[in-house]
Amino acid sequence: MILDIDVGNTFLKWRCSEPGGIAVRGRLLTERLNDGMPAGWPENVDRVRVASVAGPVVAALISDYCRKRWGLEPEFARAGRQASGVTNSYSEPHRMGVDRWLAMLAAYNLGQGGCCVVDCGSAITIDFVAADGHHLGVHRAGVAADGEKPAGQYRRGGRRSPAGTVRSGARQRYLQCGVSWHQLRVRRHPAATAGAAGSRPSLLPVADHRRRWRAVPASGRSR
Ligand SMILES: Nc1ncnc2c1ncn2[C@@H]1O[C@H](COP(=O)(O)OP(=O)(O)OP(=O)(O)O)[C@@H](O)[C@H]1O
Ligand SMILES: CC(C)(CO)[C@@H](O)C(=O)NCCC(=O)O
Repeated sequence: MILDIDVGNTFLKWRCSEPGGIAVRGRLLTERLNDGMPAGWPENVDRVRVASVAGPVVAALISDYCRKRWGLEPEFARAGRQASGVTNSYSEPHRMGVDRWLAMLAAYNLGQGGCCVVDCGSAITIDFVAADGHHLGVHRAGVAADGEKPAGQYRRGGRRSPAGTVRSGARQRYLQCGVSWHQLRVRRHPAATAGAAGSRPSLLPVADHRRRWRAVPASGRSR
């Protein structure tokens, strides 16, 4: 049985899969990890794979638990310079949230080409990957987490984290509201600035592009 864990800023999501498919799944608030790991994790786990943006304290909690309960080391995914056809645009690739990175790898390969990954969690991020696999940039929209703050206002700090976790400056910036489509930051790739001088990058979501886009939901079914 493989246990997959996705630790976000708000929720930890998990699933256990075996050759026949997903056997069991669940989620709990990340801040509740201080009280213990999810009750539903089974005995017969052979492998644990983790994608976490929750920082080193949460990583240590998960590692300790896996060693004690199953005598195994969990495998933590990391963002890299290049994988599965996608090239990271960050000069320090490991600084990209691994949730964004894995979502881009999945979307690029599921959609077989250029894609735009919209992730609406605690933060809202929209990543663009060109047809040749280069990550072109991210649109960072803010949080309307729990409906507390309308878009356009700033949210600084506020959300509780498991004791001792450190929120990176980058994540704090994501957790601020007020970025519009026209502030899309397209990074470091010639394709992003191609076109007539002064014109907007060709990936901006103008109507022409919208008509050609196809949605590939996170469940993997395309429509
Ligand atoms: N179906 C839904 N409809 C509306 N809001 C939702 C829904 N599901 C989750 N949310 C909200 O999204 C946020 C958390 O979602 P999610 O678990 O995807 O984020 P996360 O992975 O913890 O965060 P991040 O990936 O940004 O670190 C919470 O504010 C929650 O209230
Ligand atoms: C942007 C979030 C919070 C989205 O979950 C996460 O991917 C994260 O903490 N990223 C680190 C900073 C970055 O991706 O640039």
